[in-house]
Amino acid sequence: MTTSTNGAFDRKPFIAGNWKMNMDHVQGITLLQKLAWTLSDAKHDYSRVEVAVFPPFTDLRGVQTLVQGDDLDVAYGGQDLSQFDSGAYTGDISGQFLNKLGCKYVLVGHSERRTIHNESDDVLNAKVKAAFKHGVTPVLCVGEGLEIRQAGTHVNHTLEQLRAGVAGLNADQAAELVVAYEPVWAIGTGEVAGPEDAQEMCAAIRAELGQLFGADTAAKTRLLYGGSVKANNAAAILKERDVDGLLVGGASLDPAEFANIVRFESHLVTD
Ligand SMILES: O=C[C@H](O)COP(=O)(O)O
Repeated sequence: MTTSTNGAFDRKPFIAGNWKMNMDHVQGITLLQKLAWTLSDAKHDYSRVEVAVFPPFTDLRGVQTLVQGDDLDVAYGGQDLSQFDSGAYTGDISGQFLNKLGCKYVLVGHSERRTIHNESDDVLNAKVKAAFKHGVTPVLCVGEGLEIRQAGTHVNHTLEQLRAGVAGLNADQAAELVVAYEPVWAIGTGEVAGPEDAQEMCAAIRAELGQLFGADTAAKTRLLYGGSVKANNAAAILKERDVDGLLVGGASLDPAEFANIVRFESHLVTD
């Protein structure tokens, strides 16, 4: 059964763990095994809540082997991809390679790529298109820094990133796309945006997608929140109408904590 946290749309909740530059390929296998065991012990129903992990590139082959060998219902993806298909691009990874490794998703435009690697909106738009070209679903990350939040222009800023990232997509691609709203000031800081902040931005993103691609399409696009998510705040954020999932950083490195986030439904308090 496909479920939604809000019951209004047919969007399956999606909990994703971004390991960032943590976990070598041996540690990564152990982490994924522990996560799978914990979720299995808890009788997690993957048909109700989708689970994905984003390990470093060097872990992906091992993750693929484990997922296939143990028939795990966990999706996985790359943390970045090249805008190019192949060629003299030292250090880059093609979407084609990710597809070949069974990656279902790829992160595009994480704030750490935007700020540390200076990736521009044009490059990120090319990466979104490259992901679709190679059959990998992009998770486009958008969000504002602290100064922009304090200036009160966070919605405009984030929607500009969104518009640039989705330029040239068709409606089918926009429906398949996942967008992650990650306020930079809340990443790895312990500062979590309130559920109302997450809802404000996700509603604005959905409205903008509706303007660009039509309301029916926008109703299908899954929108995630990311930034200092833990098991004790996940359920409250996911109760919001336009928030369909979470992109979890630090807490995804602890299998018990991440499993608890995945099982957010068991923490939901009915009004
Ligand atoms: O990709 C994940 C986000 O950057 C959030 O990271 P965090 O949960 O460690 O704050």
